Amino acid sequence: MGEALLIGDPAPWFRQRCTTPHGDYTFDMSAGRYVVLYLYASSRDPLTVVALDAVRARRALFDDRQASFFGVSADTDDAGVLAAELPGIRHFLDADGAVGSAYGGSGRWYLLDPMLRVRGAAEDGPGIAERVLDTVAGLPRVEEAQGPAPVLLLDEVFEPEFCARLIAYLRASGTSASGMFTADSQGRTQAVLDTGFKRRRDCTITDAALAGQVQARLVRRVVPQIRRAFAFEATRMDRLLLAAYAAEERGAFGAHRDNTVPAAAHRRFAVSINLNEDFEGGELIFPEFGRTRYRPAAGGAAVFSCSLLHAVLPVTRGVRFACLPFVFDEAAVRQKSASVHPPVTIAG
Ligand SMILES: O=C(O)CCC(=O)C(=O)O
Ligand SMILES: [Fe+2]
Repeated sequence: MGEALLIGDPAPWFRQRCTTPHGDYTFDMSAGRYVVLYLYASSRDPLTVVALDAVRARRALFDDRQASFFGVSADTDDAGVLAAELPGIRHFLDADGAVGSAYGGSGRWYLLDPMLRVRGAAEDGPGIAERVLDTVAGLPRVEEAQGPAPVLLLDEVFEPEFCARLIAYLRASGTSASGMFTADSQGRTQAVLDTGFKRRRDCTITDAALAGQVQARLVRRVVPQIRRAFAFEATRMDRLLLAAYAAEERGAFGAHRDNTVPAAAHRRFAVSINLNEDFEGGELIFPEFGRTRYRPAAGGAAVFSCSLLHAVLPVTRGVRFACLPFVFDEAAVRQKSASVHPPVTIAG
């Protein structure tokens, strides 16, 4: 059994069976809100029966925006008994003990902050559930939490005429609905369409001359600033993509990380370059660091680590056009598995 976590420690990430419609849950997706994790031996233990009733009695605390509750059951018999109560209340079925051993065993409560760091920890006992719930009720709103996110903002990466050319290229080439990478049950990467999560139309830049012009601007204007801000030498890029988020479909992209499936694990920094300004909504947010909205001016970039949770808010007027490459380095190339976008050398 691993040791209990202390305040300030990062909570371990895992994927485990869960009472979700999907049947499992990738825990790092719960970031961006407060999380209560309650590890128990069995949902039928008298103390746990009382604790879970107390959670249900105050279920309004757990709306999946401000906070979520996750039980972790060590009892294999709980599989048929427990159900998710959405939003906000879920249970992991920890038959193999993977979660328990990472968190120091059953009979323990943790309160995690939106970065999934331990903010509070307690051994289970009479009255502890109420104490945890009172603490959750008194937490600051996630909107006020933390920040600023470690995002590098650069204006003037693309000139206005170049932005216009890219938008014209997208319009002339046409777009297709943008899918997402997920992992199947064997951990293989697959692309799926899920309009509840991502509503965007994409166009890959296949014109070699135009691709070269995008690259040249990244080399001159983005690579040196990544070196300065993040001490990282970007030598490669992939996904020369132009994207359109349209108000007519409430174009948006739910909270995700960019490097969590094998085909994308080599990606190090996302470069999000806005091509226009005549739209509303469509801002980037980084939920682990509060809800500050990031919106580069036309031609400006937001550069951020592919490990950060981020989302694009719905576009409510007009269309947001963006150019969305990823950059990485030679070490990442060596780790690279089958990416759908061949890498391009951008420096050296
Ligand atoms: O639209 C953006 O700025 C970000 C897009 C994004 O997160 C992605 O394509 O992975
Ligand atoms: Fe992303």
